[in-house]
Amino acid sequence: MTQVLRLGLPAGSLQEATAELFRRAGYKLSFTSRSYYPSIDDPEIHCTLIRAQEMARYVRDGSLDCGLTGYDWIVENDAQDDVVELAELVFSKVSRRPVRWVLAVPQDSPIHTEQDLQGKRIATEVVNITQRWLAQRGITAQVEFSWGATEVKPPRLADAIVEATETGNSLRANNLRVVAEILTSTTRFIAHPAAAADPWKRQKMDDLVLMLRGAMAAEGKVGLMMNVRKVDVEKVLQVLPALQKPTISALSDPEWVDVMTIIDEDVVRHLIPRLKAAGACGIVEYPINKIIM
Ligand SMILES: Nc1ncnc2c1ncn2[C@@H]1O[C@H](COP(=O)(O)OP(=O)(O)OP(=O)(O)O)[C@@H](O)[C@H]1O
Ligand SMILES: O=P(O)(O)OC[C@H]1O[C@H](OP(=O)(O)OP(=O)(O)O)[C@H](O)[C@@H]1O
Ligand SMILES: [Mg+2]
Repeated sequence: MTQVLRLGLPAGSLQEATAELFRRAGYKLSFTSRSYYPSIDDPEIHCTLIRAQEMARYVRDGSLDCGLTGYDWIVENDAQDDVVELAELVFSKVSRRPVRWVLAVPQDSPIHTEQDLQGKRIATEVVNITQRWLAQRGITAQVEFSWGATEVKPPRLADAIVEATETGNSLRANNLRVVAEILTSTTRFIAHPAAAADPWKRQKMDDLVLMLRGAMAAEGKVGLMMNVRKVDVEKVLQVLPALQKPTISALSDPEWVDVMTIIDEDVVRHLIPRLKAAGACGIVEYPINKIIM
């Protein structure tokens, strides 16, 4: 009997970025409209699209072996102790930065400090996180669940909001000012404890995580290779960024070597002219798909 790993993929803000990451990790993932079962070119993985808010719940009860979701929703569902976190993957909807949940108010609001929230109305999708945060500070306020589009609520429908921000565009567009940061969140790969303890499922998940991490590590990196006369090797190595350990291989001509290294793509245009001036020739820049440490 073929074994199957039941994997939950996050619908919503993380969906596109997750799909793109899987593709770069070497998995062909495709969504068909209205279907919540994306197809993947691995018969041993069965994917289900689930809202990020509910992922921890279905991984916790074992309906899914594993899934990707935000740390925020793991905390909001109080599931930290019931699921096994196999990886932190730092990506959000549009960037490679964490999401910040902030408490925000209109620019001209009288609320300036945490204590000013006493007795106020706060709208948010993360009611539990907000209530816990207020309780830790001894503040009593009315926390109301918001179904979304939370930024429009102040000042008429709420005094303050607790909302996710990534680029800050939504806060700016709605003239909101940040009073406090409540939580930072990144994407996590979580598993049900029984799945994490099952040797076949664990291996399958570890392999998946390895490839996802490898694809993320390669982002923004390129490979460089070049021919260098032995007498120029020291000069060329001095141009390459510190912390790099370039590979130096022999060529058929004993006076020359081949130097290979991986560098940040954004320094390439600065480095290549200097490498050439230091004596490198036949310089080739190539894309990198994965880096496995
Ligand atoms: N720019 C972002 N905005 C909101 N959530 C983000 C963003 N980037 C990453 N996330 C993460 O995505 C998850 C929220 O996705 P989810 O599908 O639950 O809601 P949503 O994106 O708000 O859906 P909807 O499209 O219905 O508003 C959270 O874990 C959050 O941390
Ligand atoms: O700081 P930014 O880059 O602007 O991103 C944050 C915004 O993106 C999300 O909204 P979403 O698209 O999920 O819409 P929603 O309000 O319906 O949840 C989130 O809820 C914020 O509103
Ligand atoms: Mg949203």
